Amino acid sequence: MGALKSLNKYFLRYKWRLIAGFFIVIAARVFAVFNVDIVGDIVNDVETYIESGDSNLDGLKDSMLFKLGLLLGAALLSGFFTFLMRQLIIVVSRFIEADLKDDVYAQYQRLSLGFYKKNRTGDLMNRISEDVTKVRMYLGPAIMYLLQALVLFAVVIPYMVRMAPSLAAYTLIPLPILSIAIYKLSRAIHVRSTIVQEYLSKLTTFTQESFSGISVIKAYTLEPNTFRDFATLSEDSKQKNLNLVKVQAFFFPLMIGLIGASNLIVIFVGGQQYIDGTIAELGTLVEFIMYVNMLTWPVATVGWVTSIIKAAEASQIRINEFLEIEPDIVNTVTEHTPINGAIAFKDVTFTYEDTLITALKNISFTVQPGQTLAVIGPTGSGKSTILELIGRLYDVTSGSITIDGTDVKMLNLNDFRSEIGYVPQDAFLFSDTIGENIKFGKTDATDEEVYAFAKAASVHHNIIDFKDGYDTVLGERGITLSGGQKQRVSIARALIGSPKILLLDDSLSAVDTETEEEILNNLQQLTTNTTTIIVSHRISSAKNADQIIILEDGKITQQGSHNQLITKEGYYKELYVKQLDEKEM
Ligand SMILES: Nc1ncnc2c1ncn2[C@@H]1O[C@H](COP(=O)(O)OP(=O)(O)OP(=O)(O)O)[C@@H](O)[C@H]1O
Repeated sequence: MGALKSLNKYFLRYKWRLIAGFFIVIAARVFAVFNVDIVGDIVNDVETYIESGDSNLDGLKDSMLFKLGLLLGAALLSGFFTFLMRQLIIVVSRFIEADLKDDVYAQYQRLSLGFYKKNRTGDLMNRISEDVTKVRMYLGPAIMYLLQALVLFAVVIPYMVRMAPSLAAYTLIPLPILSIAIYKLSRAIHVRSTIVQEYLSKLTTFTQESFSGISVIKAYTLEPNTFRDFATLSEDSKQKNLNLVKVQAFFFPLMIGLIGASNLIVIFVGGQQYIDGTIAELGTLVEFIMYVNMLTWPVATVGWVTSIIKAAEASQIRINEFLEIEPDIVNTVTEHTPINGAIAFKDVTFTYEDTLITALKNISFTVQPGQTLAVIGPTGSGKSTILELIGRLYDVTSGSITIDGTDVKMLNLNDFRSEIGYVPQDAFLFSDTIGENIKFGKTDATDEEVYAFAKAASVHHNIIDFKDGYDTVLGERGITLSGGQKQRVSIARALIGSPKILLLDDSLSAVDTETEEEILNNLQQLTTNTTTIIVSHRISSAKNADQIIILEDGKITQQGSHNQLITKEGYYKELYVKQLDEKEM
């Protein structure tokens, strides 16, 4: 139960509703028990009337009518309080579920990029859906049923013992057996339903992936293979479901069997005791049968609830472990730290923790504020890593990165990131309108600003050609932009915030050379006060940069301006000659 203690703070948040819920549970159960008492009374009245041999029915009729009225009143009140009880306790569990989801999501936002590289999307999704749902079952139904059961035991059992002690003992004997059996069955159901859930996730992931990769599947006529794989997975899933259904099928027969056994005991033992006079009134037998039926479900819930609590505890342990993870990158500086944009790498080495690939080896370079640096190099040489380190998506393994002479770790992270315009290689656009996607770079931007920066990124003319212009929705239900259009919308998003540092990761690779030139010219005008780093495979993107570095296998092998580098033997000159030849062809 240790892990579940961390939920206490949420309980405290809604304590008044829970306290009210507690009293209402008592009221609902008391009225339910009152009903049984009245039924017992009615039977006793009839018995007394028959035994008295009185031929006048009027007195009996009046008293029965009155008691039936009471019965109706108590049933209505019990129903009303049961409704209120669910409204309070189940609603609180929904509130806490939402709070917990918010906390889990907030932690996702806090964690650094490295965390996401180490964990699979499915597992990340599970924590916010599956695990939280299991905890909610404890917060709502488990607590409500347990409370209901405890109140009922506290009211009914002493009453039964007082009425007929030995009959009470006989009747109550099967109930703990029922509770233990239901607990064991619930555990078995839980284990099997977890497996079913895993298969459901596999099926969902499989289907999702086939939807995303539908063009590849069709182009390579992979439909039969995909279908075969799906059918195998579906068959396995069906088998697991059948295993689950088998144990689930025991649940109600077990309950009905044990209720039947208790009823038989009441009738058999109670009948004998009535005959030999140990029990004076027939009403007692009727009340006992009603109590046994009333107690069966709460007794079963004790077993069921115990298994829910166990499952919730396992989920809460996972949630707690996750909430306690500290992000690798933390902001330790609270005061504002405006920057000018001078970047210096000093002996920077960086190893990715998950793959242990050393992407950068003793890198040193400096860029003055407002200057442009181009980074050129073969694929996998570490170019993107440089940009990720500048944006502090990771921290260096050794060496240092300074901005205006201050170590990046000493800058206010939020301030610093707000000064950066970053266009990653796989520029991601959200399922929103094009206009809103550009505004992500500056949430209070005016429409005029959006148009101006879309023009600077040479994408305005494409956008206005769409039927809905800037209101065109992107993503699953919307339009799909071409690779080049996506890149340019992302550039507009980076530029609109007027960043001090602009990082372009191969961001012009999907546009033709004329558009590339147009954008680079616009950038030159717009970024006189912005330090720009352009990662590229194209000489055309690098040639006008103030400084170019060549990166090979994580090391700087050449450094200089375009004019200097084309005269030196090496990667840059080779690339220049190759791309010149391609252009002439
Ligand atoms: N998130 C990551 N986790 C682990 N290893 C990574 C990660 N990102 C990159 N790497 C590895 O680090 C090395 C450098 O990668 P990087 O993306 O910086 O190269 P790049 O020069 O930008 O390549 P490209 O031109 O293909 O984009 C590669 O060997 C790559 O496999």
